[in-house]
Amino acid sequence: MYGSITFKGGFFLEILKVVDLKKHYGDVKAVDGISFTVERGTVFSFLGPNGAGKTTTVEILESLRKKDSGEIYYFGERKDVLDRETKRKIGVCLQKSAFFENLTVWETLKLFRGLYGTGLDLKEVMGLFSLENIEKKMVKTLSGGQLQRLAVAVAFINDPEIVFLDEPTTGLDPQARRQIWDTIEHFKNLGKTIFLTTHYMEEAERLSDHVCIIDHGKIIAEGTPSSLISSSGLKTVVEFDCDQDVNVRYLEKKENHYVVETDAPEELIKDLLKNWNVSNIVIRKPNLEDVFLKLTGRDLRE
Ligand SMILES: Nc1ncnc2c1ncn2[C@@H]1O[C@H](COP(=O)(O)OP(=O)(O)OP(=O)(O)O)[C@@H](O)[C@H]1O
Repeated sequence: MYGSITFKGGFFLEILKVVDLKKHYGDVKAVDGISFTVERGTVFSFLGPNGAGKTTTVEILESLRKKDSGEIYYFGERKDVLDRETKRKIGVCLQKSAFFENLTVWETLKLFRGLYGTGLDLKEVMGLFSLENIEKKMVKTLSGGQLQRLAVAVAFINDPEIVFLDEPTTGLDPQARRQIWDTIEHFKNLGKTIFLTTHYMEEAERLSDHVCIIDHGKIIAEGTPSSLISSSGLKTVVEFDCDQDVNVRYLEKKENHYVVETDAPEELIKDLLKNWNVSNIVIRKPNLEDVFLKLTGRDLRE
């Protein structure tokens, strides 16, 4: 047991605590000494570009990979490797799920629920994940969005305390993505804890209570989305297109598209219009993507 456990109504508030976790592959420091705490009833997100170390971390926490060093605590007890009892309290949706292709959606959920021997009501789960209309469809005939909804539903089927969702909406269309977001929010409102990894800034910003921005195996910033934005010092962001080499300090320039931070947007725009051939000017509030750009000089999607 560790020292600083907080109780509220008999529950551990700290569902998961990680101390100085490391995993190297040869010279690649995939996870390079990260520490964090996940609180009950929150959405905790790992936001970072491809190769940042998100999946490696999550798979260590799920006992699917071995760590090199560090400490892992679940529900206040050291659990570097998960035992059966702790596994029952955890739900997992991996980046790529493998199901039996010839089973139907209903049969698949029934199978997983049966493996646990307990869990959520199947009909309720069908409703929550909008699977009712496809319950008789075989897994091999499902679209990407339907398969992903099934994978997320399976992660919740044992009624776990904490659910790991590794990039659950990658490759989905906006409607399918929003459906998954709604379900995540539903479970959070029921007091469940969600550990989300994503490289979608909008997803992290909308869903998360706490975000860790991770890059090259290290946490480079963490906090609520709004505290990350306010502590970044970013005031206003102006985006525009211009084929010329504009003499301005930018957060990002991709082809002819500029992203610029400023605390004097009016003057900046006046200057742009007067001196440069700019178009498609957008003024907006800063977001987590801008914070990442400012911290690393790179794009989350790179
Ligand atoms: N089994 C492995 N063997 C060698 N290197 C690995 C292995 N798994 C991951 N890596 C490397 O470790 C680093 C972190 O990878 P990881 O998959 O954890 O990142 P990620 O943030 O989840 O990326 P993505 O968003 O693409 O899934 C990368 O440089 C990756 O190439």
